[in-house]
Amino acid sequence: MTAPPSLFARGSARIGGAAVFGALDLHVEAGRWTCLLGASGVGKSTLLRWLAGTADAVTFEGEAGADDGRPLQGRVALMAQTDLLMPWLSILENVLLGQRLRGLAADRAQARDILSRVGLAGFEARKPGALSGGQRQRVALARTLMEDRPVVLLDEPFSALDVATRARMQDLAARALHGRTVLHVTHDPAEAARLGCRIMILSRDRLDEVAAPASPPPRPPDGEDVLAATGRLTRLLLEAA
Ligand SMILES: Nc1ncnc2c1ncn2[C@@H]1O[C@H](COP(=O)(O)OP(=O)(O)OP(=O)(O)O)[C@@H](O)[C@H]1O
Repeated sequence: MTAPPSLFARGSARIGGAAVFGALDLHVEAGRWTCLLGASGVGKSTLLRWLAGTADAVTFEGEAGADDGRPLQGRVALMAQTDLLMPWLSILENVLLGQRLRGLAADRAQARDILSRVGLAGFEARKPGALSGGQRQRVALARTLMEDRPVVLLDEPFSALDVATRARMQDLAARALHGRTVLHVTHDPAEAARLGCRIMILSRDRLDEVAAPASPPPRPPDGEDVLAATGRLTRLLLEAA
């Protein structure tokens, strides 16, 4: 894996003439996990899509990319809010899709291993339509991990999971993506408190950084610092609403 770069996004976004966000100035540290919270509709997914280069319908004024000056294309994996699984492919083939599209040899053993780590051993031959929402989300996570990119953008990656599975997947992702540049959109203050080295809140006219717990992620969900940060974030989100 090449060295993970830091990221920046400076500017504003409009969709069909309506402002999404204005005068944003975001810096994402290299090799660390940054969580981004904020009210529904404030533009978090739009921001991820700007960085990933996949926001067709959006007009951006400004610049977004990597601070090392090289294009992000080919170095970034985006796990979108919808799972984007191909319904006609098996789960295993969905996880291998990125390698196939790039003309690489499909590493079936690695795909099976990742599927087993997300708790889906035995599901490889099924089609996405035969899975629950939470299972589909874990396939999308497996596909994202399989991409093995230095920059990873996660859009509410654990939102469909039950509490225990969510905690396990948070631990798995934190370990698998350790040392990469991660920007993770979430609505869950407890999740940000467990995982974020840095935590930010996006609102209509500003981006605020909130102190993250000092202990290394993934932090225990009942750690004192995690509980205090969860409370602090919840209060700030209530005040921002
Ligand atoms: N294709 C589109 N056409 C028109 N408006 C859009 C389109 N996509 C997004 N928007 C609008 O852009 C704004 C930002 O959307 P975005 O999905 O980035 O928000 P978000 O903060 O990620 O929200 P959520 O937390 O609900 O996922 C919203 O007001 C949304 O209605």
